[in-house]
Amino acid sequence: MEEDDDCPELVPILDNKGPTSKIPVTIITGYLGAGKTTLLNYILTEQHNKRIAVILNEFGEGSALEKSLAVSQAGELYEEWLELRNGCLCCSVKDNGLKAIENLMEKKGKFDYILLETTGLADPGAVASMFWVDAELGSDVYLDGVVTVIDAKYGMQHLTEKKPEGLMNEAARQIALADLLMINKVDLVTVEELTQLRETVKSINGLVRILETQRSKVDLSQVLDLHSFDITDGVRLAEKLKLVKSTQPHLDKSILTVTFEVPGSISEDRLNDFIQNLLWEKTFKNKAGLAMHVIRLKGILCVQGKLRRMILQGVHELYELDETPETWVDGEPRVNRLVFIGRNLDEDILRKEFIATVSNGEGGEK
Ligand SMILES: Nc1nc2c(ncn2[C@@H]2O[C@H](COP(=O)(O)OP(=O)(O)OP(=O)(O)O)[C@@H](O)[C@H]2O)c(=O)[nH]1
Ligand SMILES: [Zn+2]
Repeated sequence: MEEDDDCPELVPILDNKGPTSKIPVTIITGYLGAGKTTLLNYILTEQHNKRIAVILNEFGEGSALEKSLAVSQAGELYEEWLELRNGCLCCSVKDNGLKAIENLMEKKGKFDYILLETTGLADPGAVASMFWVDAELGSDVYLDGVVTVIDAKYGMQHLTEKKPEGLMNEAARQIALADLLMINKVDLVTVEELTQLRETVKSINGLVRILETQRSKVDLSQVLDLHSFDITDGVRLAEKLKLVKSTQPHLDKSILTVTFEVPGSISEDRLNDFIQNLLWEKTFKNKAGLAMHVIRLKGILCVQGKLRRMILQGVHELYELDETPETWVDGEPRVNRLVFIGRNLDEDILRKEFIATVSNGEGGEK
């Protein structure tokens, strides 16, 4: 530095706040009757500092194609009707939902937060992907996190429901995608039942934070502003990923979590090859010969030629690889840590495939 005075060093603010900042969207999902609407109502009545818009995707079969968009501010509710052409949120919210949000913002001023409740049978991954892509395209909103509400009493039953060959259990998929999981209606179960459900849920998603609730009552700071898809906070994610362990299946053909750490720095091109083979081509198979299917993916990586840690985020077939603000410190061991949640995953095979792909050619294993 040339100047040597008392001026404090300027630190760039990556998470820009202020009037132009983007609005977080939290997706609230969970099986039929788990307590999603109860959670929304709780948030709307408890939260008085934020202007919250709520999008509901509840509809009776083949009935109303109009959805209400409710906005609360200090207990006051405003409503706007959304016209959903085919009742399918992921196909129509893009044109209509975001449009309605914009219309409402024009009329009522900006919101601070958007909550979106999906139907009990929806794949939150499709909705999450949409908001994630949209943020990339310069939309006013960004995806903050997926909150899954699970029924303490019937959750286990939903998880063990047999699905026709090839179809994924929706309840399990909703858990796999969750950044925060609320086991609700704890008043209806015994301690043993609760423990069993908690263990099953953890066996699916080894990354998720679990809260136990009654009437969806929860400390809002634990639900909102999770920043689960942000690419800036590498330190927090690295610490979190270190604590994750691979899980064992509890249920037949279940979704589970696999994690591993591989030392060394890797080539970015080969890393992309690995991710694309896994997410797009689905070339990796487990011992039974079934293709691995990843639902959620996170990683902190050491990439050749990059001074900073790289962060990897993925949902279904979408992924994003980006630099964090944190540089690798001298003498610190260079490691790549990855966490995968999905179906037919095998830790040994996936690790071997990773090493084989990223170290194929020069460099690589020590
Ligand atoms: N006993 C008990 N009942 C609850 C609890 N939380 C919610 N309920 C009830 O469970 C029912 C379903 O709750 P909702 O909030 O409508 O569930 P939902 O997930 O929005 O349901 P769908 O939108 O139909 O999928 C309601 O009758 C709630 O009053 C709880 O903690 N304990
Ligand atoms: Zn759709």
